[in-house]
Amino acid sequence: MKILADENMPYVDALFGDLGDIHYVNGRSLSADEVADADVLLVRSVTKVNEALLSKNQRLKFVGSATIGTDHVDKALLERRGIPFANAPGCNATAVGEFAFIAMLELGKRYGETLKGKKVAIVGAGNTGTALSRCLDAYGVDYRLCDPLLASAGDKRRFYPLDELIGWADVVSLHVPITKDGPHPTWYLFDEARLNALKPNAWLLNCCRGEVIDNRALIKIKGQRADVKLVLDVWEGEPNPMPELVPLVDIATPHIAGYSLEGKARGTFMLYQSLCKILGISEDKTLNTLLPAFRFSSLGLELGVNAALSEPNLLALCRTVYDIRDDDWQFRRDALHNGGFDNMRKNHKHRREFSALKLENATGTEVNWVSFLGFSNVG
Ligand SMILES: NC(=O)C1=CN([C@@H]2O[C@H](COP(=O)(O)OP(=O)(O)OC[C@H]3O[C@@H](n4cnc5c(N)ncnc54)[C@H](O)[C@@H]3O)[C@@H](O)[C@H]2O)C=CC1
Ligand SMILES: O=C(O)C(=O)[C@H](O)COP(=O)(O)O
Repeated sequence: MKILADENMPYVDALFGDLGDIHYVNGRSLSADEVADADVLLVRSVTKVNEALLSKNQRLKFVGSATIGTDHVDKALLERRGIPFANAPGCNATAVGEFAFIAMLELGKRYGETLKGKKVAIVGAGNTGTALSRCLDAYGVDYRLCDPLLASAGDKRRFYPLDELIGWADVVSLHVPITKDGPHPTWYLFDEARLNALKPNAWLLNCCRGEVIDNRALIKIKGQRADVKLVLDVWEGEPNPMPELVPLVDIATPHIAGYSLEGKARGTFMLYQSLCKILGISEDKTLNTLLPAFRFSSLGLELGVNAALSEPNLLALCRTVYDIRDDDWQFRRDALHNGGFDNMRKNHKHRREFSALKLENATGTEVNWVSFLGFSNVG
């Protein structure tokens, strides 16, 4: 069995090595000729799985995308051709939630403010939006959710209309799929009018898809409103963000909000599980054995159970797991030249999730909010 896998997908050898011959490919430039004799195709978000890509293949048994988003896959085509498809919903949700939370702490530090006390709007309350809400709950930050689709599907949480939230929130964080159809399309959801309606000094974060914000309108608005602060992990026209936008952004990263080692491993593992099911074989691998130890075995907190951690100290703690400033700095240096955006993604040194760091002195009979954030306790 010939398995084609994106070269940026970790743990493919470990999980799929017994199932066939693995060939690694560049996902962005993958051609119909390369795919022609593949039995299994494992992609990431940069590969457009469409009529053209599959035109020379008559033997595909499975297409898997180790991603949450599926906007790059023509699922109707796969269904018509009877090719099973799976993605990896939720695989990197924790990574995205922690990314947005850390970015908010960084903005607070940079502008001499605190996240604590701000009102946060989460637009899209699925896996990544909910992961962010867990961090905000743990730290005691007020937030409101907007998700008309979940609201009408009977989700019991309380939801608010988008335009009401824009007028309420100090911070707006975007967590929707990119859609052009349906009752609540998200393409340019943040157009010039909505960008203009942001409160004075608002923070706007986009960790979902670039085109959820009209990037030209954003450039225009930033020209008039220096008060608005931006965190962009995703960009209209990736891998070529508009160069004039980059200097207007406070934290700029190349679509790596979901790039924790845990998230990537989960994504590949979920595809392994799906393929086993399709082939009718039982799984003989586990996720836990894939992940290496974290660079610190544990960290001692000079705090009692439930003691408050100051926001600067919380940020320092988060930075031991992931220092977002490194990616921002490298993005400004490299991302706009010679394939720099994709190179950064390809060579991204895998960050870890909060759970990788064990904290001492965070245990006890009482609940400690730091462990609610996801950090592990030394037992
Ligand atoms: N930057 C990155 O590295 C990553 C980006 N993503 C992107 O983030 C998106 C969201 O991921 P998840 O939260 O896991 O997906 P999800 O499917 O679990 O949740 C998305 C939520 O958005 C809601 N939604 C759809 N249209 C909406 C609208 N107009 N207004 C408000 N809510 C709306 C849906 O009802 C759903 O609950 C993905 O589709 C993907 O495009 C996902 C993972 C990593
Ligand atoms: O899961 C998604 O959806 C994403 O946006 C991915 O995290 C993006 O990563 P790649 O699949 O492009 O490596």
